[in-house]
Amino acid sequence: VPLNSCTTGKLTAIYDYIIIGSGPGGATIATRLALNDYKVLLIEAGPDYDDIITETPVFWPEVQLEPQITAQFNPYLYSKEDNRTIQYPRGIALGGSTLINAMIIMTPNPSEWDDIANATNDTNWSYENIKSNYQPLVENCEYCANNDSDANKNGWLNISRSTTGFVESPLLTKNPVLTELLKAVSSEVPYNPDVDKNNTYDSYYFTPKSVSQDTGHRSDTYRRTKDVQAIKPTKLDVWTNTFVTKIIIDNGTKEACGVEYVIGAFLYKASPLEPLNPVKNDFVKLSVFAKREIIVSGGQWMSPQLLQLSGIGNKTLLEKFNIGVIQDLPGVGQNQHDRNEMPYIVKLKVNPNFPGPIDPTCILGGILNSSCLINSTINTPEDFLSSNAILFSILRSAAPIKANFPDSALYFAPLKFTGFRKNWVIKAAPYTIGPYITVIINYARVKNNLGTVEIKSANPFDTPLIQLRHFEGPDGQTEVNQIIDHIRFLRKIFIQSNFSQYVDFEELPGKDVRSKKDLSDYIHREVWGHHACCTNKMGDTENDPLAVVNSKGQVKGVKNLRVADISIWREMPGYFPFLPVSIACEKIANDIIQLART
Ligand SMILES: Cc1cc2nc3c(=O)[nH]c(=O)nc-3n(C[C@H](O)[C@H](O)[C@H](O)COP(=O)(O)OP(=O)(O)OC[C@H]3O[C@@H](n4cnc5c(N)ncnc54)[C@H](O)[C@@H]3O)c2cc1C
Repeated sequence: VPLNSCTTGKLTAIYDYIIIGSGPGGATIATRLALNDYKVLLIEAGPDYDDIITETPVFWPEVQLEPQITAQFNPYLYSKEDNRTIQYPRGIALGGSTLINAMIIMTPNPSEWDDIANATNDTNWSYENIKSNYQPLVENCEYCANNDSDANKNGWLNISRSTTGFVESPLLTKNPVLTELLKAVSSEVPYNPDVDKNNTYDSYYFTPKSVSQDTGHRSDTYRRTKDVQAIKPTKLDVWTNTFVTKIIIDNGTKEACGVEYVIGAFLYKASPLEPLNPVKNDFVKLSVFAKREIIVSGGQWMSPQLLQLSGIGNKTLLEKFNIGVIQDLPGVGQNQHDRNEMPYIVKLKVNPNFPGPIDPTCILGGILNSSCLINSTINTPEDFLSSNAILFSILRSAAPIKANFPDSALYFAPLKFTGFRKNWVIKAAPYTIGPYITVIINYARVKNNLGTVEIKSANPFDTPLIQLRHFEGPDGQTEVNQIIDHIRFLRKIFIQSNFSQYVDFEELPGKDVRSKKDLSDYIHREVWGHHACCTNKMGDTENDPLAVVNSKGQVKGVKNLRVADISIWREMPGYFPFLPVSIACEKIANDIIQLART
């Protein structure tokens, strides 16, 4: 079959749908379509990797050292001219980034859904309507084999709370250091018993996490895919170690009908094992076709890259690399947002032993010794091994501007964690659980949308040029001021309360970093993010020239092609993306099924 012939290709097609990428975007859609008896091919660049370190929640820092499944990008923190880069991990494996993430789960705010509904004129996005998509995710497990089992109370995304895994065990509530810390916190903000039902006000809470209540293991789209394959073995094919290099689009009809791909492990340059890739200079391009649709779910950088390589994007950029233009869509790779995250770190005078009597070498760069391995095979949700090490969190709105809901989430962890950057796990290893507390300031409501993703060659295995451009745009100074406000708030809790008796010193920003200018410099130096998004913006494709997809994820000007992942968000979703992306993709799966039935 000629590679670009849709007419002949579709005659050979055995699949209804081809989905590229198996994170919360792609796997959610692939599994939903297979459960509805469509024949689905899910293609994933990374391997099928199942191991004790991906299964056991407390090993999440270790997972980011595993080169087989974690790609390391090097985006510019600001612009290319500024030249400062950061090492930025992404999952490249079956399960996407859900296989390596920190498992914090948060619902978006109701008004965020209403904003999408208003911007796209699609009332199915409104909070009232989208709510029904929470159900298959977190409540009724409609695909569970045994209808009587307790497991049916949980949907495919299993959620538990840090209360079960960490803080509320008797040992911890009796811990004097933690008790004093919670006292200092509760004098500032009230306790929120159910943050996923009500995240609209400043409060502290015990963090929900994507960990199964039944097994204490990580819950992710890896396991979701495996479960649905077991139930619908003839409906869901999964090809791992398979890299899609281009979407096949008929030039005349502008209809997407298949993909070109290369088989092989570690083909992409962001993979630390790419230098070992055996087919680098000698690969064979193959093609596979679908009768109905192609769905791109490669995440915030690889999705716009694949569109651009396939002739969809800014015409000038594509022509620079001699790529035939199928659809001039200047919004592809624009509108990039990322959170502004920042560490606040104190060293304590003593090791308060928050997690109880565990072997600290089990985590954070320590050796996975035999006692850890034995323990983690008999995990229970109460077990420390089922924890992501977050003690508790605060939702907070900073001065000077009070948003109508909190702008930031502050995560308290007994670690020395300076952010996802090169070697953080190794550098933190000597200070495993114990004498440090890090508060991760996650400034979530970032409005700055000046970041970009652009191919820098026509080679599909090259990483694109990524400029995050933190703090640029009209709200930049306000964002910095608000983070300063959060740092001063944390000083109140740690240094200006009775808790100060336990503090040895403030390591970051450091006690002498006090003036607005010094704090601002600190923020510009230490900022990082790990939720970059919004690079294929959803919108009113008729009237907004920068909208890439419509409210159903359909790409403007190309038939039978959708994007469904974190890249279609208009602004940063909620405080953490896994749950919002999955809910959104349950909705898009419904759109796809509805169209197929008409
Ligand atoms: C270290 C880390 C910690 C995080 N912690 C949290 C957290 O605690 N809570 C939370 O909610 N979120 C967290 N996140 C973010 C969250 O996991 C991601 O935002 C989310 O997974 C994005 O979903 P996605 O489907 O858009 O993309 P991804 O999950 O990135 O999946 C995309 C997949 O597509 C594949 N792919 C891409 N291009 C191709 C191609 N051409 N051919 C074949 N396959 C391709 C990739 O290999 C990848 O597996 C974290 C992320 C990281 C990296």
